[in-house]
Amino acid sequence: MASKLLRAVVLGPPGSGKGTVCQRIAESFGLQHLSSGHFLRENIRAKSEVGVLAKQYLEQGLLVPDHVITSVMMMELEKKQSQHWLLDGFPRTLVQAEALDRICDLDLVINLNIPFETLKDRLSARWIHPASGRVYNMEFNPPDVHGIDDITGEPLIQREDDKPDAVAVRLRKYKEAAKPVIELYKSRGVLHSFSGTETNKIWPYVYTLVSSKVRPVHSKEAN
Ligand SMILES: Nc1ncnc2c1ncn2[C@@H]1O[C@H](COP(=O)(O)OP(=O)(O)OP(=O)(O)O)[C@@H](O)[C@H]1O
Ligand SMILES: Nc1nc2c(ncn2[C@@H]2O[C@H](COP(=O)(O)OP(=O)(O)O)[C@@H](O)[C@H]2O)c(=O)[nH]1
Repeated sequence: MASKLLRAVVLGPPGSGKGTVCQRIAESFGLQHLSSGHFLRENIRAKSEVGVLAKQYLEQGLLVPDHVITSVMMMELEKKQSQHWLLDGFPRTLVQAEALDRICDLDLVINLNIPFETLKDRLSARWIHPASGRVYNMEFNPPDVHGIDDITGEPLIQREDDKPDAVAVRLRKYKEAAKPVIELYKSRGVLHSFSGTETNKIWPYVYTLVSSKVRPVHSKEAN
C-alpha cells in the first residue's frame, strides 16, 4: 500500500454525519480529524481575534468569510504536515477549495447525501461536549448519563446554531456554496458520494473506500 500521506475531505450538509464519520475514520485509521467548526468554536471560547469576528456568523448560521476560515485552516494544516489528515467542514466554498488546492492534492473526497427531513431531526437532538468536540445524539448515540460527557464527566450543551431558525438558513446556504465544490471534485475523479438515512449503513462502504488508501490501525497487517 502507498506510503503517501492521505489528504481527504468529508463534504455534506449540517447534520449529515460528517463529524460522526470522521471520528470513526480517525479511530479506525489513526489519522487526524480536523474540523473547521471545532476550531472556530475553540477560538470563540478563547475570545481570540478570530473568535470575536466569527461569533456573530456562527450565531446566525452564516458562513464565516473565506479569508478568515482559510487562514485558520492553513495554520492548522501547517502543524499536521507530516500526518494523514481528514478535513471536516472545509472547504465549503469554491474560494476555499482553491486555497486548499494551492497547498495539496486531495486523494479522496467523501460526500454524504442525506435527506433534508433527516437532517432537521438529527440536529434538534444533537448535543456536544464543547471542549473536545465530541458529538452525541439523544436517540442515536446518547451519553451514558443524560447531559454529561462520557469521558470527562463535564456537561454537554446544545449549539445555538442547531436551533430551528438557524438550521434552515444553514441548510440553504450549504446547498448554494457546496454545489461548485462538489462539481470541482467530481470533475477531478476524487469524489465518492454516499446516500442514505443511517450512518451505520453508510459506514461499511466508507471504511472499505478508506481502506483502499490507508491501512486500518487494528488490521492484522498493521500489527
Ligand atoms: N469552511 C467554512 N467556511 C465558512 N464558515 C464555516 C466553515 N466551517 C465552519 N464554519 C462556520 O462554523 C459553523 C459551524 O460549523 P460546523 O462545521 O461545526 O457546523 P455545520 O457544518 O454548520 O454544521 P454541522 O457540524 O452540523 O455540519 C458554520 O455554521 C459556519 O458559521
Ligand atoms: N438518528 C441518527 N442520528 C445520527 C446518525 N448519524 C449521526 N447522527 C447524529 O446526528 C447528529 C449530526 O451528526 P454529525 O456527525 O454531528 O454531523 P455533521 O453536522 O455533518 O458533522 C449528531 O447528533 C449525530 O450523533 C444516524 O444514522 N441516525
